[in-house]
Amino acid sequence: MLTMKDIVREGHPILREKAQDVELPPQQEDIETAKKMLEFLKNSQDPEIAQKYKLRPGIGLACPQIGISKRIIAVHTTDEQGELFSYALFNPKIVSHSVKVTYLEGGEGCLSVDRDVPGLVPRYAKTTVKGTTIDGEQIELKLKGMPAIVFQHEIDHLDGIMFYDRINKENPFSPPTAVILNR
Ligand SMILES: Cc1nc(NNC(=O)[C@H](CC2CCCC2)CN(O)CO)c(F)c(N2CCN3CCOC[C@@H]3C2)n1
Ligand code: NI
Repeated sequence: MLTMKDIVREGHPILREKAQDVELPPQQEDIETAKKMLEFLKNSQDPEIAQKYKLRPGIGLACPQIGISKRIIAVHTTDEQGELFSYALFNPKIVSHSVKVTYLEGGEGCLSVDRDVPGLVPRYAKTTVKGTTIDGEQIELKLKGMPAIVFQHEIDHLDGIMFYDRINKENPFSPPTAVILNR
């Protein structure tokens, strides 16, 4: 099982690399990796297991964070309606998104960042994500709320982007609004 010792911390160059697409249909090795990532998230949300193995709680994980530069993410979270979103996706891609932006009021954190970085992280309020599941099936997810935010945080990791790259440097707490570009 994955534990915190497997999580790469900021400063490691892999977190700033653009991860490689996974060959489809997914090979056994990549399927195993995806399953272990999802298992880590579930374990990290189980009070006993998290305490026993000193796991920081997580609702998302990106493959570069375990030292493998491949386009694999895992998400295990619930949305405002309490609906469970539990996915491991290969080659996830945001294919469309709202103009409207949103953000977590408490800002964001990262399992690869052992410090608090205050500030609001702008995220699209709604996104459509395409990807391939462990079963090799291409799916399209229409996301909003927390699931939309988590998928954006994870897909950023695949492109070497950390959450704090998106915080307004001048005023970290100015509520992000969509900039409507002038014609
Ligand atoms: C918001 C939150 N972030 C947690 N951690 N950070 C992460 O997941 C990082 C990814 C998230 C940071 C902001 C958006 C994505 C990991 N990232 O670095 C991967 O790239 C949580 F753990 C958490 N929850 C709420 C739900 N709770 C259910 C019961 O179990 C505990 C769990 C705690 N909410
Ligand atoms: Ni992260």
